[in-house]
Amino acid sequence: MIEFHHVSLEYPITRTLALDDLNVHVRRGEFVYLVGHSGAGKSSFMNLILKRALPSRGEVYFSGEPLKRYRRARTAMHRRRIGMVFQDNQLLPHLNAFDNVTFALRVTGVKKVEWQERTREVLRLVGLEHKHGALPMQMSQGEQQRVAIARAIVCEPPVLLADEPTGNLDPDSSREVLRVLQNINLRGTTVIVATHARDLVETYRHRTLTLRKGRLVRDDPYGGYAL
Ligand SMILES: Nc1ncnc2c1ncn2[C@@H]1O[C@H](COP(=O)(O)OP(=O)(O)OP(=O)(O)O)[C@@H](O)[C@H]1O
Repeated sequence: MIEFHHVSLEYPITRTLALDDLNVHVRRGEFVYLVGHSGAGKSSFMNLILKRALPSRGEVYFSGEPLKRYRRARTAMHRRRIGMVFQDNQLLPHLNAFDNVTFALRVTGVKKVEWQERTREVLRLVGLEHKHGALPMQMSQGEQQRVAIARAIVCEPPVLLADEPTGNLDPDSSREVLRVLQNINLRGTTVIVATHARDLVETYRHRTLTLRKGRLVRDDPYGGYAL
């Protein structure tokens, strides 16, 4: 589904080599961790998938097609088809859980009954059906993060990228978020999680890519934190 072929990324102004000759193939339906110290290149990896950055060398393919061929409208469509979850959940503070999730759907032209039903379904999937009327400030950090995940998957993206999704969470909430991401993966979504959370990577084992100074130093199909 996503293929990096000899990909390097050098940021032009600072001339930082963020990624160095990366060769990776993430297949449809995989669950993959991306681990590495701060500055190893994890966010750069995500940015290349979203075509927020272009490789300085090499090629990124999505479903077999080079991303560089996408023109502007196609790039916008591509980004809409990729769900994103960040460390900071970025919920709208004045909207309740239900409305935070529907916000993205309402502008897509989907019929009202359908977006209501889809929103209920994804809130059920993240275990927060009962919190549909709560504002972000009335929920725990972990619950807010699960609403953010619901929002990211409500348009049924084939790929979900999560950048440090448990960075602000206690161990119990982190495990809950990981379980939710795994359930989403079991429904067929390809999931890529950038994380420092060693205990989670070691507990819930999945293929793990380890980056060090922009190079892929390990690709372990059975997981395990190698730093
Ligand atoms: N927009 C940018 N311009 C210049 N250099 C950048 C830019 N973004 C990142 N870098 C540099 O590229 C390298 C990789 O950064 P990146 O953010 O991809 O790492 P990371 O593994 O996600 O780090 P963290 O875990 O701290 O988020 C770092 O040396 C960083 O300083």
